[in-house]
Amino acid sequence: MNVTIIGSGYVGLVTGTCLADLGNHVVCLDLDQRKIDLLNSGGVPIYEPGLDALIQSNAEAGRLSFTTDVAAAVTHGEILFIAVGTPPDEDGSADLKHVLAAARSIGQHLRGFKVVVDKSTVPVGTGEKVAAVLRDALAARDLPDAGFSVVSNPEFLKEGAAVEDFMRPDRIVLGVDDDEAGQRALALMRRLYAPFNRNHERTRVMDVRSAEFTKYAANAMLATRISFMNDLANLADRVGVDIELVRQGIGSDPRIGYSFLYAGTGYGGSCFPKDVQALVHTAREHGQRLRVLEAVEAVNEDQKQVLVRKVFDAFGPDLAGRRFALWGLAFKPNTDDMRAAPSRVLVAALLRAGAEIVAHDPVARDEALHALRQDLAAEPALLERLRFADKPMQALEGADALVIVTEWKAYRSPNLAAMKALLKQPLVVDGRNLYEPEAMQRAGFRYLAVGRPMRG
Ligand SMILES: NC(=O)c1ccc[n+]([C@@H]2O[C@H](COP(=O)([O-])OP(=O)(O)OC[C@H]3O[C@@H](n4cnc5c(N)ncnc54)[C@H](O)[C@@H]3O)[C@@H](O)[C@H]2O)c1
Ligand SMILES: O=c1ccn([C@@H]2O[C@H](COP(=O)(O)OP(=O)(O)O[C@H]3O[C@H](CO)[C@@H](O)[C@H](O)[C@H]3O)[C@@H](O)[C@H]2O)c(=O)[nH]1
Repeated sequence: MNVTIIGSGYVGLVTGTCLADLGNHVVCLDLDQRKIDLLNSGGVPIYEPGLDALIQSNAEAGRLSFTTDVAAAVTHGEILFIAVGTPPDEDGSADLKHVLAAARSIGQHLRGFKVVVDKSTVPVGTGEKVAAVLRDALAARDLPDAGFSVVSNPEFLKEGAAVEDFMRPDRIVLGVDDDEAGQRALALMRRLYAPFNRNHERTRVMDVRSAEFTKYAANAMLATRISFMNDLANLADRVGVDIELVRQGIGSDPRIGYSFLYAGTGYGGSCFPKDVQALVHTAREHGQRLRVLEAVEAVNEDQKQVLVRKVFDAFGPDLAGRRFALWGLAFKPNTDDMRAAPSRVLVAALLRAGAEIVAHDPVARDEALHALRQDLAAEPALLERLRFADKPMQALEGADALVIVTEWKAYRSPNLAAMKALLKQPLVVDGRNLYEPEAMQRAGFRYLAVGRPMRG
């Protein structure tokens, strides 16, 4: 099938590339000329495992191309995916300006029947707004009868495992209108997704509004699990309980399950924080409060300070003359994404308290510097006390403590003796609970994890 992707970021690029790999002819459109030039010259603008090779092979096979030419892109696809960003507005609501601009672009060039798919995460009612924009644009071109149907097909991929998630979806949610155009769109979407899903066993067909809501409900549920565990972990620290044993203890109940119950430095990334806020905002717009989710968000904001608190407990609030090694900057492993990364909060707090930082991240260094320059735009001199190490162990040399923010695999089995020799004092503040407290104690470390107090 001919498919067009509007917006070639994390979701658009992965969606387009995977659909091309299944034999479709895919054109990826973006407004960002530099991004498209990079893609056309064989580069990949994001770090996502497995994506480079898949882009290269599909581009070489002639099934995947990149353009800034809106007219050509809209003409190409029988299915047009809108996969542009929906960042939070100042009041927490999802800003739909990119989605509606994409809809206008489609409306300016649309001919014949097209399926317009909202792949972006968008609040309830957006499908109707997109349809209205399309109708207006077509009326302005004197083509009021040109056909289209707007489908909601939210994306559930996780960064760092995006290709795998897209290729093996737990479910494919299709929100369609209950009219002839909607049913025609559904048939095309089913054909597109048939390779994942021969008997439609993974497809959940529903109305557009319910599909839009399902995406927020999924992220809200996962964020709730994380805040719940972070809250308990902080109590576990006080009452001498190991939250990891508790996680295993409760996870064995299939009604609870093991995943997304890891305590840490709070959830970050481009989705959970903004999607929880957006759902809370939707509720307020409708005269309701989502009190559980408001608490989820408040707990998360607080949890981003957990490492700062532990460092201050150990050294006091004046960190002048102290140096900290920091492992991991990206909001999670296997990505270079720094959006809402908890490391941003920690770095700013430590620098403001006078500390020096030597940071390591396998891939996010440039993105991190870019994000921190934005965060600290009013106090740029602070960044003079931030350096980067090429290797994790290099960061430790002469540091007063190691602080771990992101659980990259490379940090999981360090040489503890070498670590101890490099650090000025054997203190590890671990925001990801990577090590066994007893093993760290035996190796002579003071180990401050999240909800895993040292005994004795
Ligand atoms: N990142 C994720 O893991 C993830 C997963 C599921 C859903 N989502 C949702 O998918 C959407 C996209 O997220 P993302 O992380 O891929 O965003 P992103 O910022 O990485 O990419 C968006 C791209 O759209 C382009 N763009 C903006 N306006 C455009 C227009 N009018 N025409 C063409 N291109 C345009 C931008 O230049 C950018 O390259 C969001 O709604 C997000 O909530 C993201
Ligand atoms: O037990 C856990 C699991 C995750 N996290 C944190 O939660 C955040 C989000 O992690 P993850 O969900 O793995 O990454 P995302 O790429 O943000 O993916 C989420 O957001 C996407 C965008 O909507 C959805 O498509 C995915 O299904 C959803 O998992 C990260 O900061 C993680 O460190 C924890 O603290 N504890």
